[in-house]
Amino acid sequence: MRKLRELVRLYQIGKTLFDYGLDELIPARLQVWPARFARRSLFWLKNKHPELSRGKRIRLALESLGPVFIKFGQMLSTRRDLLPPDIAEELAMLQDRVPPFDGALARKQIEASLQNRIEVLFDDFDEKPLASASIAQVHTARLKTGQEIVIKVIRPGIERVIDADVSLMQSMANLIARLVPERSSRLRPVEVVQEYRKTLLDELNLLREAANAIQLRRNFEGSRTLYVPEIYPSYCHENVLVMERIYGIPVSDIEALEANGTDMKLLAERGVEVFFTQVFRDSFFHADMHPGNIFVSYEDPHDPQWIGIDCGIVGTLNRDDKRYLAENFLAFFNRDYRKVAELHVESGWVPADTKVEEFESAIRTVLEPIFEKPLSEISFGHVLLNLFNTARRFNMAVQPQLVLLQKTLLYVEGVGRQLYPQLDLWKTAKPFLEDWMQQQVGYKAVINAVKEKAPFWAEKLPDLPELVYDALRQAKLQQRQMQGLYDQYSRHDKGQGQGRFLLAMGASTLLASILLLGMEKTQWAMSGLVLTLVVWLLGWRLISRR
Ligand SMILES: Nc1ncnc2c1ncn2[C@@H]1O[C@H](COP(=O)(O)OP(=O)(O)OP(=O)(O)O)[C@@H](O)[C@H]1O
Repeated sequence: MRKLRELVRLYQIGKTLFDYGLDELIPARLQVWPARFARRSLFWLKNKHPELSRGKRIRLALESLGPVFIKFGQMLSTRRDLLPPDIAEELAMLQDRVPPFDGALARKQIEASLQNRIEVLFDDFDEKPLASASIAQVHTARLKTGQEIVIKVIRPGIERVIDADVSLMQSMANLIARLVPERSSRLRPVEVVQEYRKTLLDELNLLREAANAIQLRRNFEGSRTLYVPEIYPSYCHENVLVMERIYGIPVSDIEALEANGTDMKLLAERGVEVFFTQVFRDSFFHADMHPGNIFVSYEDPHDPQWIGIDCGIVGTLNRDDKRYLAENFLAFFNRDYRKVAELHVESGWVPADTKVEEFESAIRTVLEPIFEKPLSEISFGHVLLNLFNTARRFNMAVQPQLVLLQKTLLYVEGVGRQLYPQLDLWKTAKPFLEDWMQQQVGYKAVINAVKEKAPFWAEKLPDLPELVYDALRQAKLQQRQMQGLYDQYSRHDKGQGQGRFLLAMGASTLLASILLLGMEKTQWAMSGLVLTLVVWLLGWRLISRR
């Protein structure tokens, strides 16, 4: 039965791909004979939209294949290192439009997960969803304390759909990799689908999102720049997330922001500041900054505060990545392409045997025309993208955390410039980065390191004299023990030497006694044998003594 369902779905997928003529996009040299044969045998399926551009055809095909393919396209749209720009741009427009599921089903799902009736847990649960997406749906309610909340519920049965579609995708990726190895070595379909599977499974677990939101909220506790709604962990489950309801102006609603008297310049600058703070101070950044997830508080429009929701996808950077990234940014700013190239080698992002001169020149060729423009017109997300694409030619391994960061930076810039077109990203970011670098490598770094260790030393200091005394006593004791052992060893070694000498002497007297016997000097020979016996006995005693 399952096999039959899979076959039907496979046919549906194939039909959709042919209906949008996606088979025509495969270059002729890569159309291997089994694929050509399969295509010819499905002769009744034709391209029904030849008038549309290739990007549009891909987008429409994915949209009609459902949520798993839509999200896949959205993920691919960020992989501009793999796709031509026209296709990547079209994929970025993929909309996750799905009809809401029944509120009664949501209620059932919540009750099953939290093992209690909704009325016992919450008040005013609204069965009409506030928002609905492919994986989850959001409903409003109140806690028993009166606190307004939203409840995010995973779409019932979505796991099965995801599992089935991703398994088919995986089989297709394996097939492509086997049929066209040359092409697939660059596109790496198997790895791309695997990465996608992981992302989807992560999104299915709302406990993960809850943990991320709690961490982000803690990082910005008391901040004037970013507010993250409170999560109520005792009501959270893999399928259910309960958080404080927020009322904010959606960031895409420029008119409403202006009507509220928002200081747009400050708001845009604060967006950049929030991003750099997350990356460089906390190494933990919200990486799903699409406009549906960002709001601006109605309060204090002259001192505007961002509100962030949906922490399903976050990025993290390790200490080295952060440091190299900051140095890279500063090197860009000074147009020091040599430094950029060297940093890529030092960090291990490109292989150690990369020819720095050639790499520098390739970077210069790509970036110099961009830097001809005034700084306020430069997109640093694009600078990073171009840089990574150049570095890939020099065998830079894909660094998912950097791709995520670059994508987020593009969003931040896009939103920032929409709010305040003259936004000079650099003016905001540079002092921040310089200060951060100072803290990492300058005298401040030393002070910081001392500060970091101070509580440890403060705690240990009172015990220090005792510890020193103990250590010295131990050292002395050990020295004495060592001396004892050494003496024992010397005695033993000396005994061993004497023993070996006596054994050798015994061998000589034995030899002499045999010779004397041959010469018929029996008396002498017998004395020699007795001597041999005595000497060997003495030697054996010395050697076997410990
Ligand atoms: N705490 C909240 N307060 C008010 N509205 C919220 C809150 N959380 C979510 N929403 C509303 O629900 C919508 C969807 O929420 P969220 O982005 O978390 O869900 P999602 O399923 O991950 O959607 P997407 O895939 O589009 O990101 C938001 O755009 C917002 O309108």
